[in-house]
Amino acid sequence: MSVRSASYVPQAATWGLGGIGIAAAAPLLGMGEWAGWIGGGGVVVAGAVGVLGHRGQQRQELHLSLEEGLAPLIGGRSTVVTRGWKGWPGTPTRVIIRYDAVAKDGDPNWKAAVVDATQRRLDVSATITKHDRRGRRVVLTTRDVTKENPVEQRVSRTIGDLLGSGARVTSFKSGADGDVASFEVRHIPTTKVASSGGYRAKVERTFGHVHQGRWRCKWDLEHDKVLFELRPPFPEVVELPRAQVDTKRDVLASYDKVSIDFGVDEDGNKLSWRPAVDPNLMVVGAPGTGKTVLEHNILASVAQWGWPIWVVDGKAIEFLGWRTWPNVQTVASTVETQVAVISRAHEVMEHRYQLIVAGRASEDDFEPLMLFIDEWSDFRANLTDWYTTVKAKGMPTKAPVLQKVASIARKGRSSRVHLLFATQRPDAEYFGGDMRDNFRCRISMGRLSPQGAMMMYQDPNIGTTVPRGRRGRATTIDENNRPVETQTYFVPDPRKANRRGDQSQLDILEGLMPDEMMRRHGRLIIVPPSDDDIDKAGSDYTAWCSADWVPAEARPDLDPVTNTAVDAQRAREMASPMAMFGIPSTTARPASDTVDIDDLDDVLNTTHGADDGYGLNVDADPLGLSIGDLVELEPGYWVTVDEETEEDPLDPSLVLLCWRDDEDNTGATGITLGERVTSRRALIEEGAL
Ligand SMILES: Nc1ncnc2c1ncn2[C@@H]1O[C@H](COP(=O)(O)OP(=O)(O)OP(=O)(O)O)[C@@H](O)[C@H]1O
Repeated sequence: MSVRSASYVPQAATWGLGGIGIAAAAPLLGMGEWAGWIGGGGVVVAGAVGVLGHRGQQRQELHLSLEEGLAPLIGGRSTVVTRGWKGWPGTPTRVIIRYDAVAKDGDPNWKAAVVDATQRRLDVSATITKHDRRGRRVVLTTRDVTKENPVEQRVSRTIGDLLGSGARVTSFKSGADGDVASFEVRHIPTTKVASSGGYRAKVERTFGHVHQGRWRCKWDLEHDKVLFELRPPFPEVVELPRAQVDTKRDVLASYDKVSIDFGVDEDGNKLSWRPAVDPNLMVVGAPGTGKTVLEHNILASVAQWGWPIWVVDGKAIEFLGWRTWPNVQTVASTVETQVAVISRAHEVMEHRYQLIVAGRASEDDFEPLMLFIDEWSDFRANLTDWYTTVKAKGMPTKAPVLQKVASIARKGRSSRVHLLFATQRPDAEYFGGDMRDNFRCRISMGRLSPQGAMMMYQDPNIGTTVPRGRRGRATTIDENNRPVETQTYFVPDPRKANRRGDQSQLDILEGLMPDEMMRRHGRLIIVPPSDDDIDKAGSDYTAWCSADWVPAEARPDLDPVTNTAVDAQRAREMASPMAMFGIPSTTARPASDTVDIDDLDDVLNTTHGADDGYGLNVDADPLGLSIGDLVELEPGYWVTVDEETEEDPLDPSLVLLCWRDDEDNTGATGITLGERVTSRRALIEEGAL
């Protein structure tokens, strides 16, 4: 706009009065019939001149205000031109500035300040579209935000408060409900954002607090922008889908394609284990976090690919329901059979290795074998107890089968003997040396301790804030090597579903059965060695290692599956502590008072209070808190520290505490500097590095 003086009043008056005067004089000039038209025309023109003049004056004031606002930034010898005015009185759509040589246009904040001044003075959203430093010329394009819908205006205001008035909100997108679901913010204060993770978390959480919702930010610091989007809610339960098996292809032909989906991330993307790429899978999880369910879902998927499955059930009861599942050949629930299974798997591996070495076969000739070792620590403890009782003179101090597991983990890839290794806690024993590299695919169920996180992911923070109230929630490393939280798939346990007669769960299981043509491996029975065999072998241990395996049909007398019908009432009586002391139970409790034996696991697994892996309450300085510490935000309401605490970038009198609670709510709370909080720190675990 070129600046015009506000002379519209006399001009309008001249037109109006002139028109009326001429109209009055018209009859005298013999133009009486035109008097009305002349008078009316004069008034109309006067009105138009007045109204347009008034608008021009308002625009001029706005322009001058802009010049004033920009003056300290662009210097005295500068010009500001406003073009393309729209609206009433309107705003210019373009602002062209030729600035003085004294302007600090090299300062990284200069452009943001120019944008800021333009936005504030014109009440628009502005962005620099051209900047010619040599010609000292800046062109800004503006948008009238006062015409935007109220929600978008409110979003823009919050962003202004959080990221500075130079930040510009663009590209609003609505969700299915018509509400804002995402938007982009450009010209963010990158240096400030980059220097503080707490600041980033605070922006995300405060925005979520003000605008009600779980928002997440995708920062693009290279381009000074950030995308805000509504975080999709994590589903509480996701059923395991059927594996995408090409049943026309032979197991050997499909080997490279085998992909075992185990869960979804918050965007619903599947997370998978590819045995051909990462031969072994490590699962770590405290009781009740969903480790067993995850293993069941891996088992149900692997079975659909037609692979034979051998299970070492360290806890003896977790896989009982899968004994009759197609392709599950053996579920070993005693330490003797467990030793037999691991020894055989090791033998298969060694045999295949020898074939390769002798040039008689190659990796491509081997049918994959899936070995599950569940509850490693329980198995190892039972094994150690048993081994000391059966160890003969001259045998190694430690059961050699322990070494065999390490060897399978190391060499399984070429022999296609794949291992799923599950344990309650990461342990220095199998995370030391090269063992970690043998388990590149790792899943930690539930929350890890900082030491556990260090062992699993070489980072004390990854997986340490997983909400405790969400079962099946886990952390893993995705194919891009980034830590990602996942909700693992839910699979019912056939044993529990059968016992409860839960038809919907039985239907789910039915839907996961391998196709008829993929049911390729029958059940096997491990025949206990006779006294003779033991004598010949030199010890029980050695005899079990080389025990015979026969098809289940050959030895119905040894088949544990043939005699499993359980009378629920009888089972309850047998399980009562009184029965264990030999005292008959006299008082029958009403059924509603009783806890189903299978639910007992869940009850016992729910961790409460002091025995939950955290130390005692301590009075702490918020600045000394670490990620993963618990903090009592309100009496009885504990949250987990989710980012390093630091001075609040928006208010130096506060310490910024970003947190996550057990139900997966997140927030940011400012704690007055000097104030103390009640906190609990994760205990250091036995065996930690
Ligand atoms: N992916 C999941 N989705 C929904 N609920 C789950 C999921 N995984 C587990 N749960 C719930 O948590 C309970 C405990 O799971 P699970 O038995 O797998 O725990 P665990 O870690 O193996 O415990 P334990 O080591 O004592 O066996 C299940 O009975 C189920 O109710």
